[in-house]
Amino acid sequence: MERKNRPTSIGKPPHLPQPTVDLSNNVVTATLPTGESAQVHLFGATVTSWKTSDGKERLFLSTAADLTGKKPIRGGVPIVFPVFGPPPKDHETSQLPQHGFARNNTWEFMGKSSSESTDSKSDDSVKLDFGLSSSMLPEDTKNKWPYEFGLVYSVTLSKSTLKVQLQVQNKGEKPFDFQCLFHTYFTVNDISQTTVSGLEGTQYIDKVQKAQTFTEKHDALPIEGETDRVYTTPALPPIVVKEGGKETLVITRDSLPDVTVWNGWVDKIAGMGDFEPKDGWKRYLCIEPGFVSSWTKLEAGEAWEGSTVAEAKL
Ligand SMILES: O=P(O)(O)OC[C@H]1O[C@H](O)[C@H](O)[C@@H](O)[C@@H]1O
Repeated sequence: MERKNRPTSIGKPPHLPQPTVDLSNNVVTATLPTGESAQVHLFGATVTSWKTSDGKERLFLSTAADLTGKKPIRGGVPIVFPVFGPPPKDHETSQLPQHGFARNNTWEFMGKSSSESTDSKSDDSVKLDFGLSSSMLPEDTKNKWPYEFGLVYSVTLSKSTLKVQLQVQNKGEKPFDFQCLFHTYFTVNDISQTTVSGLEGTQYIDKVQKAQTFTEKHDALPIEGETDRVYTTPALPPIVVKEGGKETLVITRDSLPDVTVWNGWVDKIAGMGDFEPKDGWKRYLCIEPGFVSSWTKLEAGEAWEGSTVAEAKL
């Protein structure tokens, strides 16, 4: 895959504070001069930490998450590709594991770039690029999904926002179908005080209720039990998370019409070996922008791009 190592400070006076980016032990850590930081494990290109300038951790990471590369990381932002959930039986992805292979293979770090706003005295964002292509997969996985692809995943840390973007390239000679999703675990202080707005009037499949389809009636949806819903929102409304009625997060999207809202609640989390602490269900909510309600077909040589931005309200 083509490398994109770009210089970070062309034409800038050397005294301006710069973002720092460090790669050690297969983890990339980026820190802005204003204190925001993000961490990305090369395994799965999983963002495992996003801290705002107030020091607050915005992503939930299980304390029992396996960080050794043996299984997908429980928490942060695992990437779902090329299939969401258990693969359908009669589909080209049927031999793949749940949520595909992007979250359980090691990506390469392709480099960083940064940008400065016109009135800023420092670089105020940094973009990290990661790549995964068919040639980097184990033979076994290649055989299960024999397509030539390239993924470029960009994580941009700015003041109060984290943007993630996935570009999918078909590098082969035959078309393929894919689904993708950013399986984002956000931290909340108290799930019983948390609501999700922006979904009113949209249709969802409720996986807790035998995959029946409903229309969302809540202006502000409370999370009051096991919740596992895939909303389809072609108009891409912003999704707003509130705690105690106060906005804490605003999530916007580009080319990602679906949003999964997931909290496993007491019993489901009790049964997950890599989810700790066991009362952690009170302090996380997955809001997962993606394109999973249908398949996206990529012809040979074509590329597709989707992104989402989470803005933390300080
Ligand atoms: O345990 P995992 O494979 O990471 O999946 C965790 C969860 O992911 C999504 O949110 C699905 O909608 C859920 O049904 C699933 O339980």
